Amino acid sequence: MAIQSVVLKTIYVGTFIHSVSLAELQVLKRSAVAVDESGKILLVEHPVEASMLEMWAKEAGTTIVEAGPGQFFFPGLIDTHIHASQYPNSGIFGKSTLLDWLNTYTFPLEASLAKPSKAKRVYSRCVARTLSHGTTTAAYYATRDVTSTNILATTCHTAGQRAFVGRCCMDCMAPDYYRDTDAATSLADTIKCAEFCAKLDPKGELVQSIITPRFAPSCSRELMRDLGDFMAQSGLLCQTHISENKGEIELVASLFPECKNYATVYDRAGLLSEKTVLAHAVHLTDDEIALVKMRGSKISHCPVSNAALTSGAAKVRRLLDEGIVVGLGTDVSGGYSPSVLEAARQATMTSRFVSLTEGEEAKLSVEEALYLATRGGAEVLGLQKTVGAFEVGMEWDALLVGCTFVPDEEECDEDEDLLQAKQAVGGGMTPVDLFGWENWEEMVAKWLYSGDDRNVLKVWVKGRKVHEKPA
Ligand SMILES: O=c1[nH]c(=O)c2nc[nH]c2[nH]1
Ligand SMILES: [Zn+2]
Repeated sequence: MAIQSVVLKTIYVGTFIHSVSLAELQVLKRSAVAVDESGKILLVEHPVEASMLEMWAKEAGTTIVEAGPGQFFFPGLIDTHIHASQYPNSGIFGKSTLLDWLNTYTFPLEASLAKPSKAKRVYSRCVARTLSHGTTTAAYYATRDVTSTNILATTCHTAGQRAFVGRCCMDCMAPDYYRDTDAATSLADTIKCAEFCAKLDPKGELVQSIITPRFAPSCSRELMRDLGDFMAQSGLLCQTHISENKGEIELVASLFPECKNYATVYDRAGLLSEKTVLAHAVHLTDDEIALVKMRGSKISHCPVSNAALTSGAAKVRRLLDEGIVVGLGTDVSGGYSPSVLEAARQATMTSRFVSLTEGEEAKLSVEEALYLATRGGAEVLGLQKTVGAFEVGMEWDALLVGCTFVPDEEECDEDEDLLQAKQAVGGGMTPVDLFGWENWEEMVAKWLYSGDDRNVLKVWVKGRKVHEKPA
């Protein structure tokens, strides 16, 4: 491509690390990624010549953003399952399990967000917090309230976060104070939210509506069928929960005796398709895995929540081996952390427990966990051509990650080096200490296992800077 003939807005220069396959991270050192006005990646130059950088630097209107020492660019993290409405309860779950947790902690908080001022306060904090952890795309559950759900959509749009925002449909088995009156009202309210998003972001470039039957126990057959029809007609994605907890599975069996398993309940309603995101999938049977695979539905693996609510350990390797697309979900506040990095870390830990019964191959590597956090999540949400890696034609959703350098006192001027290291990570200390002898693979592993938002120096979505770590 003749670089002079297109309008470059920003050239990012430094080391870029991204997944090229489930098992492989590619490290592009001394490289450049050129992004246009609309946030699209126009060029990936690897390695980049100094003369080319000099030429770009002279072009009017072009900004060069350089990664400093110990820093690298990484694709934005993708949270395929998070309840923004539960964000204030992060960490508050005691020893509860799913069904008592819903009644004790979750429904009262969600219901209280019908007050718009409270919804604004909670959602703006949740979106700011997830951005600060590097979540560039999130599939959100809001509440069953229309106004409050629309506040979440507006909050994401204003903050510049890529988001799918769903109104929680629930016309059954929920407390009187927090239940849709009937299936028709639930569908009508869902359509209102979809219309709101379509007005807010007509091309769905950043924020889209997502159809959200909460889970089978809280939806009537009629409601699920209506939502299945709406899904087919609107082309919107759908998200729900499946097979998270043994008690829940027994409840579903008793509520839907005509269905041979949980997945069939959704399938009969037309809710299982390649546009469906199923959270948890901890206890799927072989028949259900085969059905999910046949329908092309995707799975959001939520390891932090599965451990916190004692739900179990999903067998991710099995799902991947079947060719099912898997991404990661924080599942706040079943999950206590809004960080996708934490979900990736815990995915590797869970896989080690799974390996005790399923064999060594069950273990997920650093590369695989980070793939699930980026490309896997993108595919779960149908965005695999748009985000998840640094490729020409994709959009610039990215993080600048920085770690702390520990200077060698004998070799250098400590004050000078410390100053440089502090400047490099914007605000000094991070939880990842680098001694200078680590290779890139080791550095990424240290980031995965010890990193947090202090390592996230800058965040961009669609070319727009949406977060910068305070100095
Ligand atoms: O982890 C979960 N969080 C929820 O809010 C929920 N609702 C139904 N099933 C659920 N699982
Ligand atoms: Zn959930």
